[in-house]
Amino acid sequence: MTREYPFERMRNIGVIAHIDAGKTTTTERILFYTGKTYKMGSVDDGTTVTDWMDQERERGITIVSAAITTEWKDYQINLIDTPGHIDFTAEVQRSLRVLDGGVVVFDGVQGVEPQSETVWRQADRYNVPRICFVNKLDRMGASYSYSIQTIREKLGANPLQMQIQIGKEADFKGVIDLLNMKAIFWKDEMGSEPVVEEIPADMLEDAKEQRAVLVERIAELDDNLVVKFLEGEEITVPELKAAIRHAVLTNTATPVFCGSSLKNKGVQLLLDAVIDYLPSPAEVPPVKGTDPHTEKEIVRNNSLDEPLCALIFKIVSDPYAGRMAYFRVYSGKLEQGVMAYNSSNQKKERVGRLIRVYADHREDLAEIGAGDIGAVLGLKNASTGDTICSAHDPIVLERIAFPEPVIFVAIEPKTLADQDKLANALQKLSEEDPTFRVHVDENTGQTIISGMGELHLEILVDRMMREFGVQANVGKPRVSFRETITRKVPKVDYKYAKQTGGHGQYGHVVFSMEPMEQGSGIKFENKITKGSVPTEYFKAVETGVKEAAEAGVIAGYPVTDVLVTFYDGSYHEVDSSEMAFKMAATFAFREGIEKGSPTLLQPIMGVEVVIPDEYLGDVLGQLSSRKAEITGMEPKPGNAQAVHANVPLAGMFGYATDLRSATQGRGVFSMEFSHYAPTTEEIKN
Ligand SMILES: Nc1nc2c(ncn2[C@@H]2O[C@H](COP(=O)(O)OP(=O)(O)OP(=O)(O)O)[C@@H](O)[C@H]2O)c(=O)[nH]1
Repeated sequence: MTREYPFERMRNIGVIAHIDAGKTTTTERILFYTGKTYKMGSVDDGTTVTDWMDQERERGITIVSAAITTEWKDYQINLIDTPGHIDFTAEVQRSLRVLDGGVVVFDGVQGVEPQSETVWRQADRYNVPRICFVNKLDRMGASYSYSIQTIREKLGANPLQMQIQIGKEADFKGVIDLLNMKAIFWKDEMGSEPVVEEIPADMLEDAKEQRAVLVERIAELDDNLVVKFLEGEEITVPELKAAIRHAVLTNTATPVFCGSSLKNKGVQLLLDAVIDYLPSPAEVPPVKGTDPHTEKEIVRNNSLDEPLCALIFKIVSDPYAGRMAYFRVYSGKLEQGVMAYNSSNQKKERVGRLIRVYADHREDLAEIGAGDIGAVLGLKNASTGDTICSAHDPIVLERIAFPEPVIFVAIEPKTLADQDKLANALQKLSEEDPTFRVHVDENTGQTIISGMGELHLEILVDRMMREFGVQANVGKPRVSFRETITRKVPKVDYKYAKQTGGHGQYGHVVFSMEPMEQGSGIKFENKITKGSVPTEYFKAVETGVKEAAEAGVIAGYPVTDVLVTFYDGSYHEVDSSEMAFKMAATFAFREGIEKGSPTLLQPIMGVEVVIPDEYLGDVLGQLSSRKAEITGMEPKPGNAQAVHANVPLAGMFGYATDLRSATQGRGVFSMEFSHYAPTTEEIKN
């Protein structure tokens, strides 16, 4: 049954982590204990609730963030599941944008892993307050204290050790709660209630010492407490909790808890910590946006009395419900049936059904108010990142920035019927996922889809075939190169003049072109001397440049990082036209690129490979044959080594398989886009 919770009893949280740290299992346990799933899901059996897509079940990875509402001790928790695979960092980012707090899960054997660092940095960027959970303490080699050390050293965070683990590895039984000085045991692995007991005598001394350290570190976070501490006064548990809460909200310290989600240990205490330390929507700063008309900044408070402002953070094509847009309301309320204004595309649309998604059912609501998260059916034109607001008080929230795709494949429908299905599938999938792009190659007429990595495209193709029933031939994945110039061309002078009986065609432009910093794209500046070309042709010149930049002169890849300055030209009273100026600009641009010593740029990936020592030689050999530049190595627990390298993306194709066979499946790697670099390599793409 729906219940209205006041702001202070709401939490919008996400479980964020490196792949395989146990996000899905932890999420499942949270849903189990909060009473919304009746049967405990298991990743290994493929029966989890959040991983509802077939591919996710089969591959055991979480691709789509689903927002699920649940309750714990009279609090409403909106749980937003975030993916951990690097190919899907855009998903992580968009989730972080709408969360008020995060539970960061670490694998207790590995501690902080490379992608935990990536996710952590992203959470820093969005100022997401967080608490940590060191999972998998039942595993061989797992260590709560080692993991805390890596949180301090690798993430530069200020971790607070809140517990002591009781028993190690297979013998892990429970924890000591250092704030309350109690031992908490889980007597079985079946999800039973925790049992609170006195601290075992042989651990009492250690617990006292650790508590003293914890209290001192908490006191240091708060001016009043530090005085009390120095004067030797007792600091109460509520005072300590308040100080931790404040530290979490200001990101000055992070409490770290531990357990084993798989063995059902520690999760209830983690849920208590979510309530104790993570913010309610009322405690996060008001959202900022701009007035679409005046471009002035607008601040909206988290209040039902302010005008509506909501952000669409996810579009899902649900096989039953159709197009579902997940949104977060920042102010006011979204009501069923009203006309809402999408300030991002300036369209008005009727709000269809409003839905709250629970683990095992969905519920229709009449309205969803500030601070809350829900889904809406029936918004046909909305896409991820759009702002929904009141037409009388429009506001546009900052768009979610997504990285450029680095890899592409050609896809060809098998029959004419498949062609239509493919078009439909491509449209739906690109609406759901802004890092997935589609275009038609002008030269070959092929449909090209691009994305963030091999796995990303593989999963998309898989979905096209399964969910949309498309039969298609898929080419080999290829790297998305870019082209740029390496030196300045002070003058490119191009006159487009044709005499074809009757009216002629005349357009004349003079440009200078120069290389720009990486990531600048194509910049067009108009510094034309007054009168040499009339203003009515300016737009055509700019369009000509932008269109010409879509395909470079070396191999037809998009041109980037070039500044084009339009500073002279001439026109003809009768013969000039927009068309002629556009043509002149196109030819001038291409000539400029040719004169500017063009070069290809290839995506370089930052790669980390972790392997047992004995495979180091083989793995280094494999990397060097893939043209890797080794940037560092560091020892890892359990006689392992982490190798850091920069590797051209082209060299990383099929790496997962090679690594697996070289290390008998014991090596793991992760990679993320680092930068583009010039390449002289012939494209064997
Ligand atoms: N031993 C042990 N294994 C665990 C624990 N938690 C999760 N696992 C296992 O670790 C693997 C990965 O767990 P998931 O929950 O799928 O991890 P995830 O981080 O959600 O991974 P993705 O969904 O793929 O991003 C599965 O085989 C789990 O059974 C734990 O506490 N102890």
